[in-house]
Amino acid sequence: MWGQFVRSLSPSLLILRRCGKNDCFSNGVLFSTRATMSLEEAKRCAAYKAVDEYVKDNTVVGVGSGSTVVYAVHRIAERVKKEGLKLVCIPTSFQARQLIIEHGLTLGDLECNPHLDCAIDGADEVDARMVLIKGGGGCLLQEKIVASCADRLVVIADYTKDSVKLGQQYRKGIPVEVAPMAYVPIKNKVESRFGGSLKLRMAVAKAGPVVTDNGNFILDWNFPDEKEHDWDAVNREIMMIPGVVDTGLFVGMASKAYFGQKDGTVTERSG
Ligand SMILES: O=C[C@H](O)[C@H](O)[C@H](O)COP(=O)(O)O
Repeated sequence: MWGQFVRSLSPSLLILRRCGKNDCFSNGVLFSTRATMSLEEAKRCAAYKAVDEYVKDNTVVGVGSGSTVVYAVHRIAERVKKEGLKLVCIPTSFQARQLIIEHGLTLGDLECNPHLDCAIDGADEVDARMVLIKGGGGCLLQEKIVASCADRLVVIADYTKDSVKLGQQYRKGIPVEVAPMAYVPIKNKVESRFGGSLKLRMAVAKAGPVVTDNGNFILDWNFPDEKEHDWDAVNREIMMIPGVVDTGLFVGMASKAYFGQKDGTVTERSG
């Protein structure tokens, strides 16, 4: 009877049975190092701290995208339940919308809530001047729109995102969201103006390119990192190219960043 039951389990569940106390199983992938656990713990600590500092009763909160934001939504939901906070949550992606709904939070939109008290979001990298690279998970346009409507953008991240210079740790480049028909001319124009190379981001579980929540493509710009860049000027110039929808460069937007550390502490930076 037991043998029949075990044989009926999926292979992934059988792997789960073999996981040790320091292992973690996510989306069919087994992570079994202490390092992975401490990275997740670092994300959680940063997210909890940001929510506890910035989420107040009767406010409108922007909910960012990515793996770190999942912890922020858990904490928001916990506080709503315990403290009876009245919040409206504005999503920045399909993922964020689902998280808000799954946690029973009040879902809003910019049509009804054009002004936000704060937006809490992750980042792929944060430099010493609080310039961010975002869009590693394909979400950047809605994140930038929502952040631009908020009194403050609060970044939550683990220690691997904390850099002096962009490109120091995040090696996948700066995402640029583009209208599909224009991806080749945009690639050529950015390469000849700024150097480096732009690569069309390809999907993993689908043939062809990644298509964003807004129906666009993403070019990842592997920029030349030997020179100093004026990111504000670079961003403005790229934005002027017809067909560019937005970039993953967030300049002068974030007012606070929380970085979870390996030891469970959280460091802060203000913009
Ligand atoms: O496209 C994704 C978003 O910009 C994320 O906020 C960013 O990639 C950071 O995500 P994570 O918290 O998973 O590192």
